[in-house]
Amino acid sequence: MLTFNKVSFRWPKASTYCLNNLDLTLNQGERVALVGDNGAGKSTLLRLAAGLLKADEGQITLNGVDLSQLKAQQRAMSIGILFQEAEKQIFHSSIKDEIAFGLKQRKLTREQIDQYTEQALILCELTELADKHPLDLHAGQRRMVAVACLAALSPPLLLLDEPSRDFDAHWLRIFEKWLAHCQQSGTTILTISHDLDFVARHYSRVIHLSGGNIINDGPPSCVLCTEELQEPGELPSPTLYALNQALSLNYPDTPEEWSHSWLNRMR
Ligand SMILES: Nc1ncnc2c1ncn2[C@@H]1O[C@H](COP(=O)(O)OP(=O)(O)OP(=O)(O)O)[C@@H](O)[C@H]1O
Repeated sequence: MLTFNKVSFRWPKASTYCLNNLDLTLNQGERVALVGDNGAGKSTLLRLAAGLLKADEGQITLNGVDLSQLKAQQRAMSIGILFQEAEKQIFHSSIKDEIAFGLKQRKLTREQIDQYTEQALILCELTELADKHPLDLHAGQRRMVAVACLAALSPPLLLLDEPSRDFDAHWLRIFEKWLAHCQQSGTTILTISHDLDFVARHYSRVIHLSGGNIINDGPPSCVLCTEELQEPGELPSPTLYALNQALSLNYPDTPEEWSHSWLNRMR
């Protein structure tokens, strides 16, 4: 679905490339997490994938079409983005209007706009807040408004930058419910995250970016407990894998597999 073919990118005035000759393919319906140290180039990669930046070298394609050839409106039909500072992508004075805005750009009927807005409000558990001004909400709720805008549009490709940031346990549960809904409907998801427990819970493939290069790409059980990610200053091991290491268990990916392994060992 999304392909980076030998992509390099250098920020203006920077002496070195931020991304180097990068090859990457995301297949339809894949859930991919992008991890790595601060400054590794994750957000830059996401912006390139969104078509907000242009590669200096190489080519990025979306369903076989060169991304740079697509107009902004065509990209918006296919790609939904959640920025790290999601509140900066909110412009309207009520949550309802904010959600309806993207739908209006698609020239849907009034009934369709109302229907999809209501469905997104329900899915994101924002119905009671629908008439509130987004600035009257706390950070987690505001982030959920940005999520609801994506939920209403249901784009086939989601690019999420640190999505679990700002959520307390209540809103994280709602967000994860939406994410599971997207996974079930075959949405392709590329997510940047420093929260490795969140990554271990939801992603089937993890890419470790370091200094603008992919240094690891595979299932979470192979990538999340590598030495490179465990170096001081890097991201801490997710709880499940840390527990595996401490107890010398193999590396099951889910709590269910973990308890099965643990029970087997106790026998
Ligand atoms: N707008 C910009 N102008 C110039 N340089 C930038 C810009 N944005 C990022 N950079 C540089 O590009 C490099 C990669 O930054 P990027 O934000 O992509 O990393 P990241 O892996 O997303 O980091 P973080 O986890 O801290 O968000 C860094 O050296 C950063 O200073």
